[in-house]
Amino acid sequence: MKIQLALDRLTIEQAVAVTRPVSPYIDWIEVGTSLIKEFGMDSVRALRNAYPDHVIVADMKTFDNAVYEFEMCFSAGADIATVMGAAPLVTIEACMNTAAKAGKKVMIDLLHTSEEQLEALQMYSDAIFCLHVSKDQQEMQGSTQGTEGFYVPPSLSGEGRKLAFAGGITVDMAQALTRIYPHVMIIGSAITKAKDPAAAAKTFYQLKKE
Ligand SMILES: O=C(CO)[C@H](O)[C@H](O)COP(=O)(O)O
Repeated sequence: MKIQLALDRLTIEQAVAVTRPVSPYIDWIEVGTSLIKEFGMDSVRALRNAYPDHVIVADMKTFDNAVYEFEMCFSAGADIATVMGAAPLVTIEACMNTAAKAGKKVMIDLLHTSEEQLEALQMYSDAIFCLHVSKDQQEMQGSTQGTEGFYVPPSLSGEGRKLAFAGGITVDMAQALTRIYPHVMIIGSAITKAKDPAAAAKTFYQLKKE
C-alpha cells in the first residue's frame, strides 16, 4: 500500500517545506489541484526537483483537452496524472494513451461518476481508480469516507484492481481502510495541517505494517 501526501491550499514553498520532514513516511507526493490552478506546472516541477525519488502525482482533474494537459504534466516531471471519471470516454481513452506512450500512469477520480460510466471505465485495467469524497462534500455536507465499511462499487471490486481512497482521511479511517488494503491511501490535511506533520505521517506509515 502506498501513502500519497496531498498538497493543497499552500504556496509552492510551503508545499516543498511541509513535505521535507514527512518524506520518509510517504511514497507518493500529490501536487494538489489547488496548487496546479494557482501556480501551474511550476508547482509540479518544484516538487519533482525537491523530491527526485518520490512518485509525483499531478492532480489535474482533467475533463477535456487530455493529450495537451497530460503531456504538459509528464514533461514537468509527473509520474501519474489524474482525469475525472465522469469525463467523456474519449478523454479518458486519450489520457490512457498519452500516459502509455510516456511510460506513465493514470489515476481516475471517481467523484460524481455514475454507475453506468463506472461500468464503462472497467476496461481501463492499468488505471488507478480513486474513490473520492470531495472538499465541498466534507466541508459543506459533513460527508466522510466513514470508519466502518468503505463502499467499493461492484464493478471495481475485481481482483487486481488498483484502488485509491481520498477525502478527509483520518487515522481512524485509515485504520479501517487497511482492512481493504487499497493500492493507495491519499492523505492531505490530516498530515499537512497537523501540529507535527512528521509524527502524523509516521502514524499513517505504521498502519502499513500492521
Ligand atoms: O483531491 C483533493 C482535493 O480535491 C485532495 O487530494 C484530497 O481531498 C485529500 O486531501 P484531504 O485529506 O485534505 O481531504
